[in-house]
Amino acid sequence: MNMYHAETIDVAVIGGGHAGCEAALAAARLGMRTVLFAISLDSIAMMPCNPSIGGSSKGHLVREVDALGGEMGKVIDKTYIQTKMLNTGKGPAVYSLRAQADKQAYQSEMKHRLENTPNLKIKQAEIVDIRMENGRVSGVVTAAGAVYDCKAAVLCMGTYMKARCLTGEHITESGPNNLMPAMKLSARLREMGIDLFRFKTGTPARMNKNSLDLEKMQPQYGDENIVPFSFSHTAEDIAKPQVLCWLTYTNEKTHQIIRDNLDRSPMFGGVIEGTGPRYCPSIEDKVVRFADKERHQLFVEPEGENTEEMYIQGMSSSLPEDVQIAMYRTIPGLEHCEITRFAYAIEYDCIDATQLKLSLEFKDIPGLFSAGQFNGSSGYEEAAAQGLIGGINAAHFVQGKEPLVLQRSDGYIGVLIDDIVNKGTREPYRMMTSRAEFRLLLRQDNADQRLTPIGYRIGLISQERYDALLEKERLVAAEIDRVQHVTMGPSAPVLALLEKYGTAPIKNGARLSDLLKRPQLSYEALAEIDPERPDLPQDVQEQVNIQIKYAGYIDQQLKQVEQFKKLEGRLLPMELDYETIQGLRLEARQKLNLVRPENLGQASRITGVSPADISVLLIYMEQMKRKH
Ligand SMILES: Cc1cc2nc3c(=O)[nH]c(=O)nc-3n(C[C@H](O)[C@H](O)[C@H](O)COP(=O)(O)OP(=O)(O)OC[C@H]3O[C@@H](n4cnc5c(N)ncnc54)[C@H](O)[C@@H]3O)c2cc1C
Ligand SMILES: NC(=O)c1ccc[n+]([C@@H]2O[C@H](COP(=O)([O-])OP(=O)(O)OC[C@H]3O[C@@H](n4cnc5c(N)ncnc54)[C@H](O)[C@@H]3O)[C@@H](O)[C@H]2O)c1
Repeated sequence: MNMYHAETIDVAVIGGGHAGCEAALAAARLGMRTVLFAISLDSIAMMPCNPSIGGSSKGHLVREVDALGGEMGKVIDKTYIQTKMLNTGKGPAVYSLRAQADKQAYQSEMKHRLENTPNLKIKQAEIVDIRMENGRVSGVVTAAGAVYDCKAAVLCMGTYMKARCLTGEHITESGPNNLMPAMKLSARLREMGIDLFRFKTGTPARMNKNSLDLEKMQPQYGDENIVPFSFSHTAEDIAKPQVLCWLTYTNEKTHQIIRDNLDRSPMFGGVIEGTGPRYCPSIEDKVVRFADKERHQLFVEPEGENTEEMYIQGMSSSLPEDVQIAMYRTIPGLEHCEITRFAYAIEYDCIDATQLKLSLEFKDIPGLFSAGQFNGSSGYEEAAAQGLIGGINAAHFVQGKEPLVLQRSDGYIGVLIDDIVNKGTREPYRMMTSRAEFRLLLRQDNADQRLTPIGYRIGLISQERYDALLEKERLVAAEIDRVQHVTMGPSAPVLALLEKYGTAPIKNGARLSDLLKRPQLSYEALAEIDPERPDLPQDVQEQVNIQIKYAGYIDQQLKQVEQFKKLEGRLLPMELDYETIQGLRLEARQKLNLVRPENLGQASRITGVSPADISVLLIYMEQMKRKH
């Protein structure tokens, strides 16, 4: 192969999926000469599965990406076709925003933004080699022989590495959506000492809407009160008419067809080697694992405004085409469905993220970063979150700056990276609110207050946006102060309001803030007895309500965070050999040497390291401090 020198750049981003897009934008915006490579530019920001962004806990990730200066939230605000706040029957910690996307519009909007970003170029090319010089990354090479010298690279290859797609007995070497896979880079990564293994995932069929009987399904409406993903948008900025989704169910006939054909499913016939996601199982998995369930719900969702293709959420499969036709046609509304794209499973090479530091840099390969589904995660939002951090830290590496590491108490992004780096994952990792121990603080509504100051400090948030946040915080503080100082007497309108909301009358005066804490009342409900109330934006009112109502829980959790930070502040030297520390159990020594945690908090979360081992480490560190 003839090689030629194409260009000298700072950061190479390999992959144009949700991780690659955020990584490339962040690096370029931080002043790095950046090139994003994708085997096909048509894969940029592609959603190979669900045409939606957000959802439970994933909505938190999108808002955090936005708060730090990422792009996903802005792009979905522009291209959504239905939006909904999920879980509003529960507490605000688990409210999660979810938006149906116009898939193609999302891709072209993101691609257009990449094209117009200074310092950033996008190139259609397969990367087959990573060059090293003096023990650090020095370049990347395309299949056609173009050499790009670079100082750092971010791996964002998603599900394309040695990818195989399976529909029953029909198996093709292909990336998602019949795009070309990356067949060469895996071998080079192994040569560099990187361990790879196989994961799998799947997607349901798409069908032509004209062949569906929508009358037989229940319509699902979007919210009237729209909440944007991006903190830089207001509801008015993004308001538009919304499309309908539809709800239907599988039944015993569907399940019987699946059971009768399990031996033809590669997932069950042993043809697939990879491990699949436990939390988004295929329909075969659901029918086997939840055998007593009589039906499973399916959302029928449009793929966009300019297409009749519909996505059948909840019914991913790797069964053969003839079985798919029979099984989908048992479902009310789908009896005459015309499948445009059959369901398939895909398996691919990925890494165990314990090979990475919390900055997402490989522990033993300076300048090489890794983000997205290639790190063993699943989900567009998980990918975007890691991409953003990988891109920021690749830029910081080139600039000789400290890496940005978010802690578990800073956000779901911190939880996600800490989980995969410390514990690794034996199945595609999916974010869930239950994984965040400080979730009362890490709400989707306050992601800007938690992370925008960090985005501003590192240079991804403009002065204007930062000033707007400071103004919002000032208004919230002033209003909380006012509400705490307004006293209500037992006047007729006050008593009438309390009765209307089914809460006990007051005998003497009560502070407005105390009334607000009652479960039946809210800041909004108290408006009619609060004539002095200033006219405040919706997001300010929401903060006043939450911060007063849940003040007790929030204070308690802040104390837990203080404790947590003490352990996180105790740094462990990377070169420490745990074999030499007396008193550590064998398993702890092995795991600590493998993970090489950066601090005591991180050490305490490694599976196989017990509280007793942490005490041993604490004593050891005290002894070391006294010696020096
Ligand atoms: C069939 C299927 C079903 C899925 N189901 C869902 C779902 O329902 N919801 C969900 O959130 N997630 C789902 N996922 C996962 C989701 O697609 C990923 O989590 C997300 O897209 C990962 O983003 P990424 O940026 O890490 O990688 P990807 O989106 O996979 O992007 C990888 C990029 O890397 C490029 N690339 C790869 N190798 C090279 C190379 N050597 N040189 C140059 N470029 C290269 C590709 O061209 C592509 O641009 C599914 C994935 C698939 C394939
Ligand atoms: N391996 C993978 O990479 C892979 C594969 C499949 C799914 N996933 C992940 O799973 C997620 C999808 O999984 P999910 O099935 O839990 O769905 P989801 O998170 O999008 O939705 C969960 C809940 O949201 C509500 N909902 C969903 N769609 C709705 C609609 N159209 N209208 C009204 N309410 C709706 C319902 O209550 C539903 O049960 C994706 O976001 C993705 O991250 C990953």
